[in-house]
Amino acid sequence: SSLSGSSLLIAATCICFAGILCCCLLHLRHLFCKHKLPPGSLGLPLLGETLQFALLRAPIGTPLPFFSSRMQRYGTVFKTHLLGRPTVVSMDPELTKFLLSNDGKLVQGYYPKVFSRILGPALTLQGASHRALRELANLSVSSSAVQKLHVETVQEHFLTCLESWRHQAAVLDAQHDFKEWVFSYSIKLSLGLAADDPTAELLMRDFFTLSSGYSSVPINLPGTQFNKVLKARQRILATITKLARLRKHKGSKEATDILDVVLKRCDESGERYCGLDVAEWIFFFVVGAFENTFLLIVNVLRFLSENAHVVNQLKRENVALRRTKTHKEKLTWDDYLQKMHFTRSVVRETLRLTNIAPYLMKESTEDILFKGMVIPRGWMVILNFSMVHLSPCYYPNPLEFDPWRWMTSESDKGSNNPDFLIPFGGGLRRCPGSPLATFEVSIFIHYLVTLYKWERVFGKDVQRDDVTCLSFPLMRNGLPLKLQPLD
Ligand code: HEM
Repeated sequence: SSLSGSSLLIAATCICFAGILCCCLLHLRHLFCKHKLPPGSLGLPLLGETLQFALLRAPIGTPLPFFSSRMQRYGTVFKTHLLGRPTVVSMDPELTKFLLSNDGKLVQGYYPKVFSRILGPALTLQGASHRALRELANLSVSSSAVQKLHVETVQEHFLTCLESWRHQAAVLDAQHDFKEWVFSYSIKLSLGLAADDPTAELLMRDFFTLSSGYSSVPINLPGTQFNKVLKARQRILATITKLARLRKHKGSKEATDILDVVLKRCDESGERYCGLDVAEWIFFFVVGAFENTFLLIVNVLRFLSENAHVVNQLKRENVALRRTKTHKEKLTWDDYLQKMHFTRSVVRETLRLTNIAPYLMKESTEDILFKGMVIPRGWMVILNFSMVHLSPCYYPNPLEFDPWRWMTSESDKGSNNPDFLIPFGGGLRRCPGSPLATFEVSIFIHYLVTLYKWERVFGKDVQRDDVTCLSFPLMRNGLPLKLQPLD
């Protein structure tokens, strides 16, 4: 046992030594260069500062301490070492926008192994296949596609969902319901399945298993969380492949969902488009359309439940709009653009404060120079939007939920400049689904405030809905609401 003890000691010393050597080499390359690495610390050998990144918590809608403490110490650009990689973090809007607009030239997407194993090949598309992704998105979720395909169906969907609350218990968990509602719309727009279709229910179960696994340890052994997630992914792909074969067999004249759009572009085998299986394309769109929109709706309601004056203003806008319609008449695209300014400002303000995607991970493909500093080629680059969104330099009283800050006209941007609001990323990979997401959530708000009065129910314990750099902005104990229909 003393032999194995000393071998362990030797191994640990070697690992430490290798780590220290790596750190020295990382620095040495830039010691003689006139541009210096950004300030900051690479932390412990090998581990870097990953533990602080993964564990430091803060309530939703406040700056994450990992970033805010380093911003105070080093400024808006700093170096660190995360998830096994030397890293530069940018909280500087100028640098972040510059790098986003040079995606594919100076930086490229970087995803931890867990993400790429779960989300599959569509996550890292380049060149022609990435252009194909953008084209599919353009046909199915862009602003013109929303006008053509989603104006009526989104309203029918959320009306049916909200009507179902009339027959519910006095107190219900809205977070749970929203997840199912947003998922069922994304499965409808991708695969044309109705919410009560048994296949949609099977897919929902597997997609929910998947979404609980993004922070799992990537060890694929029987019984591990990661193993369950990968199995769910395989079942989902098999189900979508089966649905695609059935659809091909039936044929369809006009494209009404993303499956039709993809099938029309498939190669002769009929199973692949631009190098990817039909199922992988659809899978990626369901995830994109569902996860983030769900988080947005939950957080809209969380903020509304704490800000009665905002709900009152929403009521004024939406009840007035409803009065211009006959019973059950749907809103039009023009109503959305011209008569729902405040509602859209509530969505925008929630996107600013909640930071659903607080940062993006990229990898530098060249040495990048910025204000006398260098981001070396091959480093991970974290583009942090949340620190910009929550900074008093760009937003007065940044921690206040204040949708009125967006009510100024475009020519009078004032100090709440929308140019600094980048919740959907930017450049080549800017989220193509943003028109659909903002439309869905605005429509949901319209029907919610015209149909119900509600109150959030707090349990006995004081709830703190904290998040870390690696977790989603969700309520730990759900979002219990006491409802009262308005008519
Ligand atoms: C609140 C809702 C949403 C947020 C905050 C959001 C955020 C983002 C962000 C930040 C990116 C950029 C990723 C990068 O640069 O690597 C992205 C990409 C993407 N999003 Fe969204 N998203 C939302 C809703 C949607 C919806 C409804 C869809 C519909 C299908 C969608 C589909 C996609 C796709 C396909 C990409 C990949 C784009 C590419 O690689 O070119 N997203 N999203």
